[in-house]
Amino acid sequence: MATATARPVTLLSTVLLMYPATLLLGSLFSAISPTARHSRDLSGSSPQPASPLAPSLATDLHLSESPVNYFARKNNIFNVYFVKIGWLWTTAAFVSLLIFQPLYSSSRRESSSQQQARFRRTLQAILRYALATTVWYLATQWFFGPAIIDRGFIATGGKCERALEEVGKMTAGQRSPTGLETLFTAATCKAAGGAWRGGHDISGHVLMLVLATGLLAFEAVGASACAPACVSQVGPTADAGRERKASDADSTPVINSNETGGFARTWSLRLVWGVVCLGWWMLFMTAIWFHTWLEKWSGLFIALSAVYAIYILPRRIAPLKDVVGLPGV
Ligand SMILES: CCCCCCCC/C=C\CCCCCCCC(=O)SCCNC(=O)CCNC(=O)[C@H](O)C(C)(C)COP(=O)(O)O
Ligand SMILES: Nc1ncnc2c1ncn2[C@@H]1O[C@H](COP(=O)(O)O)[C@@H](OP(=O)(O)O)[C@H]1O
Repeated sequence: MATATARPVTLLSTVLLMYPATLLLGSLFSAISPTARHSRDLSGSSPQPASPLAPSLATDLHLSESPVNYFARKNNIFNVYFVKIGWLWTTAAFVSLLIFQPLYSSSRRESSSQQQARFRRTLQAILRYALATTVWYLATQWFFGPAIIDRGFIATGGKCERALEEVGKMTAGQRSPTGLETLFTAATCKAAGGAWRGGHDISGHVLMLVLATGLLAFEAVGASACAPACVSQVGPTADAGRERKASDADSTPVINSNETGGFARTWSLRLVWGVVCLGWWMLFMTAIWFHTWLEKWSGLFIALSAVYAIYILPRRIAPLKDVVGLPGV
């Protein structure tokens, strides 16, 4: 457990550099790959790799038609069933840590002070998750109306092209079936058949993938660092003397439950690292095929700031650490 506290802040901050490195690598790949260059030559119905100077949004591209690369399609299976419901996967993986990792899961053989410490640790982990969830929610889903990303887009001059038609119809005295207010988010604009164009469209994919993988990686590393100590604490060694005096019949279920616990522990970590790896891969794909540089970097900036505030800042600021805690401590 001391490992996690002693882990140097600079090392952790350096690890976070892998995110900008991924975006750089993706943009570099899109610039030099012949496939990506070929797709740039096609217009309208093809994927357009991210370009530093591209003025239009990836959202305007119809990537499912004549795709050059499977991952350049918006309807690729990983985008539809993984990223588009990415926070659900993140939540499932996080909850599996809470349920199956010895750092959090309760044990019958604990003193009340140990139980209190475990309870506090679990609450702090939930608080860290809730903070990350709040950032994701406010940025991508709802911020007292349209999400921050949508508000930012409109504030920088973006609009739903269909919205202009609606205004035209209304000034011409026609009744409009679509409420104007429904055209002020990217989702409703696209659903109404409009084009979300013109402003700075922070990449929701980059924002969510960086935030989710950062959250899960920090939590998993913390839980793993504690695992051996926690297992021996709650396992047979903790009260070894008392346990070994028990009959064979009594000890068998303990061994079985330890085996089951070990299996669940391993698979919860595999789920978490699976989500992290797929999340990283999809981030890389977004970096290659979608958005302008600036839109990717602004998504990265928001997510990295949140990860830094939740996982690194508390290592420097003791009162903050008392509130949100550190994974594995
Ligand atoms: C032992 C029990 C512990 C329980 C811990 C509970 C902690 C409680 C704390 C807070 C409560 C918050 C509850 C939130 C629950 C969240 C559950 C879900 O995740 S449901 C939402 C599923 N939806 C998604 O995952 C959507 C993800 N997608 C997007 O955000 C966007 O599609 C995009 C940003 C990726 C792209 O945007 P687009 O415009 O291009 O589509
Ligand atoms: N890695 C990826 N794979 C597939 N589609 C992606 C993607 N990254 C971004 N996109 C798509 O590009 C658009 C802009 O993404 P975002 O703003 O969230 O970064 C979204 O289109 P749609 O909104 O039409 O689905 C999204 O689905």
